[in-house]
Amino acid sequence: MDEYDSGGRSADKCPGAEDEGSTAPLPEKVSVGGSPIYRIERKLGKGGFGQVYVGRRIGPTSTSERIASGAVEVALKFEHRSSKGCNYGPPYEWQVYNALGGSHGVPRVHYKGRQGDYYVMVMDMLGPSLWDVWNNNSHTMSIEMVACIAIEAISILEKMHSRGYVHGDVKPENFLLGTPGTLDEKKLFLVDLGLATRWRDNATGLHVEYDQRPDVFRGTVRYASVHAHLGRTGSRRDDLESLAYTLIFLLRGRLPWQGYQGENKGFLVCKKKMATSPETLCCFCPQPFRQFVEYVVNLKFDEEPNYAKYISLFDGIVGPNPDIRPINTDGAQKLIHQVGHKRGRLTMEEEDDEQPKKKVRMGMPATQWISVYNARRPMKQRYHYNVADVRLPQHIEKGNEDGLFISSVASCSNLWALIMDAGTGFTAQVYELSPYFLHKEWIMEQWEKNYYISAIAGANNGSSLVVMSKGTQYLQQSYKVSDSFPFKWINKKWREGFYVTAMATAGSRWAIVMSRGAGFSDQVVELDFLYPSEGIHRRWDNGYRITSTAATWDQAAFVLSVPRRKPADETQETLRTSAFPSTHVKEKWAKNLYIASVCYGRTVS
Ligand SMILES: Nc1ncnc2c1ncn2[C@@H]1O[C@H](COP(=O)(O)OP(=O)(O)OP(=O)(O)O)[C@@H](O)[C@H]1O
Repeated sequence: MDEYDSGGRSADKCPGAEDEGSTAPLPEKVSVGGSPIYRIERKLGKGGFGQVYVGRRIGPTSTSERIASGAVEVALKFEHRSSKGCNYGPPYEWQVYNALGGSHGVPRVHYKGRQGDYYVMVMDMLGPSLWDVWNNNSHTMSIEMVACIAIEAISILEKMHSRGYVHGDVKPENFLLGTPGTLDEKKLFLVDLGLATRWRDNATGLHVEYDQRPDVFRGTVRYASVHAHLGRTGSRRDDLESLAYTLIFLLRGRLPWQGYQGENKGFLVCKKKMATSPETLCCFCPQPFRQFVEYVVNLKFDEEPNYAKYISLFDGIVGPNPDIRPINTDGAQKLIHQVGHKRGRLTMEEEDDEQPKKKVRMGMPATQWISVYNARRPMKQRYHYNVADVRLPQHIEKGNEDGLFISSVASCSNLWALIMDAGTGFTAQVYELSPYFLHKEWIMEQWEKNYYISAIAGANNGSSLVVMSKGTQYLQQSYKVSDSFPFKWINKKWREGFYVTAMATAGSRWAIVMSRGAGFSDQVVELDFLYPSEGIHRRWDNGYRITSTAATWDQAAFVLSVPRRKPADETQETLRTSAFPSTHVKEKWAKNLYIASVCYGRTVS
């Protein structure tokens, strides 16, 4: 991986080594926040943050105990005070339990407090997790059992969502049954609220804003939603997608993306999820599971899931008598009842919201031209496509003679596309076609002469076309070539005042050019396996416009920026076409829309 800079370094500060989670011994006895004294017994489980033990009450009894939990056995969740989750005081999870504890499907927390080096939460003791049940039953689970889990889990998520939270880590290990031998043994609970976030702002009641940070991943790779892999802000749809994967896992014993290893695992898993159609994923599962997957993977960021409808999908599997079901479905019954009630009072008009929706994930990749057009004052623009290496000079020379400079370049099947126009503001331009991606020495030489990279493209055969210009507004420039989309580097450069000003791909490699003085006040990246129209529309609404595009065989990246100086006409349009959009371009010109960026790559559409 190469990274080069046109000069002027900024210090790369590395934070000191992470604090290793301390191995301080647990206390033998615990009493926190006015709780009775508990003796610590066997371990129940260990997660990423905490450790959970059985606590046995050994008295003395206090009044508060009688009010809260009279239980002899409780679950004690310990988190060391130096652990990651406790940087700012008590674990974040405590807050979430304050809001959700004891509501449908969430265990009750009776006491919490610090003892010595540990934060301790005293909660209802529960039984085995769904993973345990599956594991102890020869890696199988009956269809009826999984359907009941589906029904009840959807109702638990509905309740959690109705309180403004998304769970953020839905998986078999986080669903627990009640303690065996008690009344709760068939009851389902969802634990581990450490990754929960709000989808609805508490103060305003509005849905949180959409964002994408491709370097941020929270959750569990196997069950995470594709959106979570891509670093999008969590919303209700993500819990449901993870639930769908959880159900299919319990039913089939395996998910198609298991088994990837190594540094690139998250990317490969995400790609496989994206490419697996609901039919393929559910080929051995009864129909309702496939329908559920189809609904949830097509949910929009802020769309309200139709929980009652999803629950009713499983009606046919579970049988009419709730009393003899392997899992208690009381919560779901209540939900259906409420919705039925509400419906009864409404007109029939919303009865069928089954509008044929455009499916966003079909697992059908297509190689396409993606072209972006901006409104501009009338100007001369010219395009050339299917240009072989040897013919490049003649087109460029002719353009220069006519007062045009290259504004963008792209490549398809080792042939070049070239956009030249009179609107670049450049005063001089040089270019080089090289067999390298990218040719460092030549670029450095031009930097010395105050040329800056203004456009780049890479071909599948690894060659590149780099265009460098004078008269740009750039003050300093830096580029990086990388085997995967280098979001971390971009992020670091953003903090140093650089913005992405050009991008290209060659095969699966990326080259990103970032500049100081780019004239932007903000910038974001939309990265996806398909044309990310939802994200782009949200960004457009917030004043961002696409300023760079590039795509590999399986991913498309769009850089969107807010210009410091607003253009008079902010119109921007995009097109995806299988052939170079020659006739479309002319139609756009007639409307004073000019190509601002173009790339060719495979995206799922
Ligand atoms: N109330 C409980 N009763 C019984 N067992 C529990 C209880 N809470 C947690 N456990 C067990 O402890 C394990 C870890 O708990 P939890 O998921 O809350 O911890 P975590 O450290 O936040 O885990 P993660 O790695 O999933 O973030 C659970 O998978 C479960 O087996």
